[in-house]
Amino acid sequence: RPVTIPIKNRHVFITGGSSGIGLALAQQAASQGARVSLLARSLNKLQEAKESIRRSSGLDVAIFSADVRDHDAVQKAVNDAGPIDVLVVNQGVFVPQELEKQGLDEIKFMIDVNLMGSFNVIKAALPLMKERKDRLPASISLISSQAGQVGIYGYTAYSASKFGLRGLAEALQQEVIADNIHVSVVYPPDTDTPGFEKENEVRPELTKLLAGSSGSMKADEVAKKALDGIKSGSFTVPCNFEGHMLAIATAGLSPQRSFLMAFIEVASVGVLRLVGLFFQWNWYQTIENWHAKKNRT
Ligand SMILES: NC(=O)C1=CN([C@@H]2O[C@H](COP(=O)(O)OP(=O)(O)OC[C@H]3O[C@@H](n4cnc5c(N)ncnc54)[C@H](OP(=O)(O)O)[C@@H]3O)[C@@H](O)[C@H]2O)C=CC1
Ligand SMILES: CCCCCCCCCCCCCCCC(=O)[C@@H](N)CO
Repeated sequence: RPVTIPIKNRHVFITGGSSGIGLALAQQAASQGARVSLLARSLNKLQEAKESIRRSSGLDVAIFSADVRDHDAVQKAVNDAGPIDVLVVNQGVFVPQELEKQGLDEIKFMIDVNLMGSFNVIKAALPLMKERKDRLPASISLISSQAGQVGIYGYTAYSASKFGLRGLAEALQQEVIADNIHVSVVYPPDTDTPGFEKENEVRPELTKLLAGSSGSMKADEVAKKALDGIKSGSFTVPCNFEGHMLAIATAGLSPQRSFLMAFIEVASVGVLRLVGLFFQWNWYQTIENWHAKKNRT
């Protein structure tokens, strides 16, 4: 059934809120009247984020410095921040590299921050969310990636960490629906953020080529799509046209509140599997051509 998650005068807690998509989300939520808290590691970046939100919207946000890999630090930050109505688990790290070349420490780093870190944040926030006084619908939202819907060259650990969020979200939604808590998973394409700039310096060419199939978006555009999806309680939140196709092609048994969308999914899943096969056919052609070119040089 459809639901609306109000954010005006409610507490929106965003991890990774000092940069990129998280910062854009914070700005938009604050300008829509939410009380915003940001959690990240670097206090400097948090203070800069706080200043930039104050400059752009004159609004004050709370900042909490903690590493999501440290459950106790996260628990302390969440307790200091107070009961949360809309939790946005956004933090993420991404170091693209072929598995053969990638160090196990880097693989563990991505799983620890993107997946285990998300468990730490949700575990810390859930008890107080269940006790919230206003009994209005609440939300736990995870920022995944289109690489969390389809594996992409160079993203073995990253995709694994983001695919894990989907299993977490589907199971969690069944566990918290009785508390009027609604789960959303947001799937952005490449997004113009400081993290992405850093990634582009080390990204394998094939990763760039294949991920490029879905184009790229600005952080503000992704944040708007994400916030709209979160407020409408959508379980799956695609961010662009390719993302809508991808969401239907990978719908599996994910929940669907909208009867219209359910109808569209049922009617189009067949042809979208065909489109997906064409994308894969094209991608493997690209991989083959890339190796052939490399062997010639
Ligand atoms: N940019 C892109 O192309 C895409 C990004 N995404 C996803 O969107 C999310 C945000 O990405 P983006 O905005 O690009 O990232 P940025 O690198 O720009 O920002 C990452 C944020 O997460 C925080 N963070 C990183 N590690 C930790 C940690 N261990 N504990 C607490 N906070 C942490 C950072 O602050 P600090 O370093 O100070 O801790 C920063 O605030 C990620 O989950 C990413 O996977 C999905 C698809 C595309
Ligand atoms: C059925 C039809 C299919 C439609 C087309 C599918 C195209 C998918 C391309 C995957 C793009 C992956 C982007 C990863 C962004 C990211 O997360 C990194 N920048 C690190 O954050």
